[in-house]
Amino acid sequence: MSATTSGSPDNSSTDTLTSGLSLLGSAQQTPDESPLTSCPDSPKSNRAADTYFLDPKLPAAPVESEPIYPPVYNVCFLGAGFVGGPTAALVAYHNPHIVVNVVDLNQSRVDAWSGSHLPIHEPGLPKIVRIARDGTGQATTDLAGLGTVSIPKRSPNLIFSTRVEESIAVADIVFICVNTPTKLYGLGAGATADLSILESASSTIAKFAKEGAIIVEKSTVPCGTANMIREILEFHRPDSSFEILNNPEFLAEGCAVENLMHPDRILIGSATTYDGFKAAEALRGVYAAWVPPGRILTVNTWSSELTKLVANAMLAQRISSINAVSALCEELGADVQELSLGLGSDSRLGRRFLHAGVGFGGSCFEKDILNLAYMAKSMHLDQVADYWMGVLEINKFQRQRFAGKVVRSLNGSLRGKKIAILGFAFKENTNDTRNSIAVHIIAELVAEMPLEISVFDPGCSVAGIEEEIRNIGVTEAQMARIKIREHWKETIQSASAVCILTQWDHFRYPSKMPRHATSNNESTVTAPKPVRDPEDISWFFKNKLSEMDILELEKFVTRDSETTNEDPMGRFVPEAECLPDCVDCRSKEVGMKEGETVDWEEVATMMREPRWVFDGRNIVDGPKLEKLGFRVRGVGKGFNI
Ligand SMILES: NC(=O)C1=CN([C@@H]2O[C@H](COP(=O)(O)OP(=O)(O)OC[C@H]3O[C@@H](n4cnc5c(N)ncnc54)[C@H](O)[C@@H]3O)[C@@H](O)[C@H]2O)C=CC1
Ligand SMILES: O=C(O)[C@H]1O[C@H](OP(=O)(O)OP(=O)(O)OC[C@H]2O[C@@H](n3ccc(=O)[nH]c3=O)[C@H](O)[C@@H]2O)[C@H](O)[C@@H](O)[C@@H]1O
Repeated sequence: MSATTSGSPDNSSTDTLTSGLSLLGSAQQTPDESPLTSCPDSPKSNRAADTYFLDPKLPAAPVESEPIYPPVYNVCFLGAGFVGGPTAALVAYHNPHIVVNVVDLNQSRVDAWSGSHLPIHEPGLPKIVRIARDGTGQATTDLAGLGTVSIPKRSPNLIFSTRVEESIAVADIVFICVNTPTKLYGLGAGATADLSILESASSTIAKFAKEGAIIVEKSTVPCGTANMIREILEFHRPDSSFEILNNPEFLAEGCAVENLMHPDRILIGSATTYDGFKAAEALRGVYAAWVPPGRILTVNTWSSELTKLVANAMLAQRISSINAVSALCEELGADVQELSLGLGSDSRLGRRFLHAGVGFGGSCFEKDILNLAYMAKSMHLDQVADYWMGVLEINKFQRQRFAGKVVRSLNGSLRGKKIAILGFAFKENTNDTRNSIAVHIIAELVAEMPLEISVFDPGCSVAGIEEEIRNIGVTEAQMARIKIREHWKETIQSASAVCILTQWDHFRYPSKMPRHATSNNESTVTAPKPVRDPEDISWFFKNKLSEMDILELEKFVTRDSETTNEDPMGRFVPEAECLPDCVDCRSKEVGMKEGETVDWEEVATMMREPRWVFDGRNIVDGPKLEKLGFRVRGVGKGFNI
């Protein structure tokens, strides 16, 4: 089967949806000029334009009856961060009839979302953002004699801006996605959540939200926060009524698009009143555009808030469990990866989150466990609090154990030695450096007065790494010993030891092509698991193709080729060229190239004896690497494994 496609990304073809494009302007419009409310693809608009080309040779697809949800035309995401940005993009992508405003106080973040280098590195996200934010041109595909499928233009419906108040004022649903970090001062310092940002956002919502708007807590919060928001709203607007829902986000960074596209579940917590249930239904309707109904669970608000905290605590607990076992393995001569295999094969335990390493990092696990433990303690449940705090204790123990092993293996002193750090992000496929394990290990190693600590990460910016290291409070003298590099070669040159701290595919041995390109352009957005007969293509000719259908169609037209083209149908609207001094373009030029991996044979020629490799993520094959002349230590591997 072959197929020819033709797109008109210049939007020049006639279509009744052009009204939308002229309203919202071109792909590169400045965010602050776009309208907050108009959405030409809304159900109110002329639906004749939705009639997709029907081939007379094929039978018409059956008309599906859809459940009716309370209507939603306009939503606002408050906070364009790691949660707000991708979640808003997915909502907009799957609901072309809903205008999605994403607002943030941080102008440079908004500018990045509106340009061609997104502020966060998530595989597959650029494609989703481009389609929803810029709209698409019309595209036609000839399915080799079987018929022609024509996809009309799509109007933009995802708008990033700093117009917080105006966007709240027109929203049917306001999603709160602001940060809820650990409080650093006063009562509960270092333990409870600092809700001041959320409180301030709630006051703004209270002042500007339209009557009857639904307010959704997406941020992770302590139990009872929905009540706090309710009280703020009642204080400012005693004569208005608003419903507060809790709808925690379960995405993991580095696979956010995949998680959002195919969520295990969507959890909606509401008041157990008629209005509460009705609000939950309205939110269910937004997700129902792409999430199977059985995966959308509704519970009460308290259960929902607590489920989120406990989910993170239990995931972290599994990591601490296997890490605690890894220490035993090293003493006993066992191999923790073999244990993970044996344990994970028990379906009651499951395979995931049994990967031993240097510990868990990231902005959430630690903060959410602290939060949970603080709540327990404030209810005088000290044993419960201590239980969860044990998870954090093991995490700290694990990274200190790792740093100690590095120093001891190098004869107890790092003086005059260069240590290379491969990986700074808290996990692979993200540029998020918050609370990375690497920063803690670097702080321990730099205290040993090494000649140099050289750091490289294929996904993080030099500035981002430096900021995070400074945040941990290293002295200026220590900072002078830390060099952040743009390529692995300069990082490793003349090093006595390499520490692998992030499980990027780029670092594996035997080498494995990076699963997701550093450029983030690779097509990684997957269509749903086929529920249809793959040979039956009649559904391509149904009246209206959803974006999920179009993904399936793209898969079909490229199934005989090796292409990684993100846009095989030619729907994309061209993006504006970057300015000549664009920092992101430069870092692509000097950093690792697409598909490049660390060449361990070359590394062997570049390092100083005795060429130590401390594999904090168990991603290199120790015995094989030792054949190249390295001395290798993994985590949870008894000597000589
Ligand atoms: N990062 C993650 O993978 C996940 C995070 N969460 C939770 O989601 C929440 C947000 O986390 P992230 O997105 O990582 O944080 P983030 O720091 O990346 O984004 C928060 C954004 O909110 C903006 N903001 C703050 N106050 C604002 C206001 N009044 N109006 C408009 N924008 C405002 C900030 O400028 C920032 O850009 C947190 O509660 C976190 O625990 C939940 C699941 C996953
Ligand atoms: O609330 C949040 O912020 C999110 O926290 C985690 O997601 P995230 O922290 O983005 O990434 P994970 O894949 O959970 O990894 C967290 C850390 O654990 C480490 N990890 C993970 C799995 C494992 O087996 N071993 C292990 O050491 C990772 O390297 C990373 O440092 C949860 O997985 C998400 O469900 C949740 O929404």
